Amino acid sequence: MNKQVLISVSDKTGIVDFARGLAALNYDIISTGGTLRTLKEAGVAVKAVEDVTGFPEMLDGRVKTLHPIIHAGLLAKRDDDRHRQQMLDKSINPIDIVVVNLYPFKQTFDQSSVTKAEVIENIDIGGPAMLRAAAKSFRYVSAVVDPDDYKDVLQAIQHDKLDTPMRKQLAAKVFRHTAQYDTLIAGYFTDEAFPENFTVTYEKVQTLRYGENPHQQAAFYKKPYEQGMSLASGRQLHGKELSYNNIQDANAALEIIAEYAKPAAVAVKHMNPCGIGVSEDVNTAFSKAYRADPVSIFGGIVACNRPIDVDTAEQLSSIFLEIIIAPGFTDEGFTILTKKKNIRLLEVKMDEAKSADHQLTTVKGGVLIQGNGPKELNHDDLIFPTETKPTEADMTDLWFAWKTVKHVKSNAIVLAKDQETIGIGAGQMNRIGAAKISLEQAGDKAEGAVLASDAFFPMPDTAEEAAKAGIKAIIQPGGSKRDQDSIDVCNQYGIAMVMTGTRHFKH
Ligand SMILES: NC(=O)c1ncn([C@@H]2O[C@H](COP(=O)(O)O)[C@@H](O)[C@H]2O)c1NC=O
Repeated sequence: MNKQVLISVSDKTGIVDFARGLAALNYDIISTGGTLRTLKEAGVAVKAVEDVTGFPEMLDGRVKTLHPIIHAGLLAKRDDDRHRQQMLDKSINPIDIVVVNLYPFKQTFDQSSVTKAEVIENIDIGGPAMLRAAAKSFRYVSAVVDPDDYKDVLQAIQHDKLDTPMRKQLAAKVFRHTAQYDTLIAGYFTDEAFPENFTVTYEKVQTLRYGENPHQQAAFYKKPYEQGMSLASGRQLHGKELSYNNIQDANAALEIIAEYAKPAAVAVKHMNPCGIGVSEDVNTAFSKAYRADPVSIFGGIVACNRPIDVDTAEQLSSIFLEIIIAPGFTDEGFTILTKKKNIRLLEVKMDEAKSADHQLTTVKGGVLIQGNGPKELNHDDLIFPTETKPTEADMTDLWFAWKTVKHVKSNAIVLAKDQETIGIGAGQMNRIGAAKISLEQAGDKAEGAVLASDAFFPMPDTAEEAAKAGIKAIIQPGGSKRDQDSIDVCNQYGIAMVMTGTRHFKH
């Protein structure tokens, strides 16, 4: 008796050639409605599932292959006498290969004009049941879920290499696939932020040469069907492969640049911004970001939220950068930058929408999960506790500094003037330390600048240092028991203070 293959696929890519190959290797093909038609039209000899089961497809395709004759054919242990006898008693033939890919649930769900009923109908039941049965029976049955495997499977059969280890690999792929499929369905059924168990699913983009350090292995994964403003959905146009650290830094640059609607440029080093500029055009924005810290930008990453024009490309090409990220490059700009062999150019669609992703941090034996963040603040959320109030121009810089300080590692202080960072104190174990670093970096430029702090002032010392340097306005969350001490200092020196009521720790 010939071996049997059951083929039931939604994505019909490559299926005709695969089926022809299997037929040529003397496999009898059984198939479901649409797949059967495709194969018949291509002249492949094929039998309908209902001719095997004696039971028609019913309920609009909700029941096609869910039948004991199919599932016994997949689940019987071929080396078990009792199983063999039961199969003989019921005249059931074993199925040797299952080729199934599932209803396109996520693709249907992502369509803009789709009804809830259509989404539900695209939850595949019979397909996963067959795949899982075949995968459980990997000692006897091959479960093929990925069209990319058709060629290898055919070759393996031809060379008598479709053995248990290979079937086990195919089975593992099946269980990963059905787990991902169910995770996406569960995500559709509830938007509960913290369910009783938290299942995530990602798809591999690439294996990386190494992780944060050369002795660490690493890979980059993306959300299935990712289309937002992210590295995963961006395109690398030029340069060497991204490293683990490149991806982390580039992602930090993207998170920051998403804050600004006007033309902006951000330079990032070790996941902290070292210079940010906002202006009327990208070229001036980059000049500001560069001037903010011409030392730290060396070997850094630059992201701009406007296409890179020729002038900006000239400026960028005069310094050593690892990566430039932008929504596009003009032809001339691209020509200039690609003269540098090693620079990586990434094209990423820019939008201001903040991602709703959870943030996951592994801890020993578990994971911490948090939502992505507070509401956008507006003027009505602010408190102005000092005698001096900020001017409109001060407010522009205060907002700029506030948006920036959110992305600096805590304890963080940012000084800004004319929408340009002039001093950034990052990752210090005490707030006054971060303030001193930022003020030292700003030097004389601190006179007339604004200061943002990611968390409240536990003491008046930061306000005192700011006053000494000539800072004219401060934005900070407020909420310290000793807020009044800092307010008193500001009143003494005519500094305007703004309280946001929102803290922005970033550890
Ligand atoms: N209900 C069933 O018994 C069943 N058996 C197989 N399917 C799916 O039907 C699809 C193929 O359908 P067709 O050959 O009619 O185009 C495959 O994605 C397969 O996973 C089923 N459909 C959904 O559950």
